[in-house]
Amino acid sequence: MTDTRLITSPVSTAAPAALEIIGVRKDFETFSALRDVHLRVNPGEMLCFLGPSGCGKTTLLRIIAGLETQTAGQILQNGKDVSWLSPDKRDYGIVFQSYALFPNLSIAENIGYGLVNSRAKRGEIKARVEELLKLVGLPTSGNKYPSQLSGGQQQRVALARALATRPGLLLLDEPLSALDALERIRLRGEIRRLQKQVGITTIMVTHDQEEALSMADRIVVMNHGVIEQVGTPMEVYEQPATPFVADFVGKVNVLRSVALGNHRFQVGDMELECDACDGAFDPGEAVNLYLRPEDRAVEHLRDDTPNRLRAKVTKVEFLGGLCIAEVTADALHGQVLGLHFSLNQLHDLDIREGNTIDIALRANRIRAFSAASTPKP
Ligand SMILES: Nc1ncnc2c1ncn2[C@@H]1O[C@H](COP(=O)(O)OP(=O)(O)OP(=O)(O)O)[C@@H](O)[C@H]1O
Repeated sequence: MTDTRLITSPVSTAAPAALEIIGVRKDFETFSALRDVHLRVNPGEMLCFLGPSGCGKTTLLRIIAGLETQTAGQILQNGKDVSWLSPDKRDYGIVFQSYALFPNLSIAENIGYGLVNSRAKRGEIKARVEELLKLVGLPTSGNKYPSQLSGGQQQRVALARALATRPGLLLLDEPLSALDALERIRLRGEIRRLQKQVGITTIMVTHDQEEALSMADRIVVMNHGVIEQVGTPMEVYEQPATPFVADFVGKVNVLRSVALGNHRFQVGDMELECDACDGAFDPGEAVNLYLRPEDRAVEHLRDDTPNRLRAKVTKVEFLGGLCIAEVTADALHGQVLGLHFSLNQLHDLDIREGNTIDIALRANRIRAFSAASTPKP
């Protein structure tokens, strides 16, 4: 198979990159936290570094900020080499997970802090702080203190403070993870709206795939110190470049199979067709087939519909409007599939434990990866 590790969505190389990361490596003594990372960030885009704990996303963000020094490689901002500049000489604003506001300063003073340091005039600072308070939806909170605000409000203030000096780059290090679920959802919408309104190039670190899918223009999926894929949320979800990406972003079923050639795979007693697979598997090769829970058809099935099977429902998990049914079929030799059904479909098709249903696995949605490339759990 071709090496899919560095598959990226096409980006224009005509416009200068807002940020370019070239061959960055980071070693902590004998441990390599980042290995040969290359990335171009386009002006005005929102990029999310997504990956499991320890994959190196925070280290990469800290290197961009100058809070950590790379072992090798370069960082260019708007074409200028900033690799060895101290943090205060770089052009960015940053928001951390913990709000990190000065408790003894008012909200207005917190927001204006960087402007005071830059020796802006008092009138200018006042006007800018008022503008930012409005921008983050806290127009009347300037005289309050951090302890009088909720976590979400404090994070809005941290955001306003990061934007105060009109930096060229906004860095967000897990800015939502200290908030409760509702506030997280509210604030992620607000950050995205604000980012678009200001038009600032933004990089956000998160381990939450839903956050990345809902907020990013492009997602950088990282694992063990390398970039596995860069793409739009839709690309990363629908065309995962590696088994890790398929597994980490969204839910997925994995069926063990043997390649038969010509886009066909033997799973138990069934031959599955897989239109989207590139066919570069040797017949007899062990291949894992990846199928999202929604990639099943239940209506308009004909005798010649590919990948059609009769399955037994072994479990139904009621989750509200969208439910998960676990099904298995003798033909699949006991391999279990978790499939999404709407609540209405559960009722209409009488999908409940012990019943059998006719389904088809969507041939154009199955992804195939050599079993040899699948990460061990
Ligand atoms: N100062 C350090 N000294 C030694 N090892 C470090 C140091 N900082 C980070 N690491 C290691 O580098 C790896 C990457 O860490 P990093 O914090 O970048 O991961 P992450 O993807 O941001 O994970 P998390 O979401 O848990 O913060 C981890 O294995 C971590 O233990």
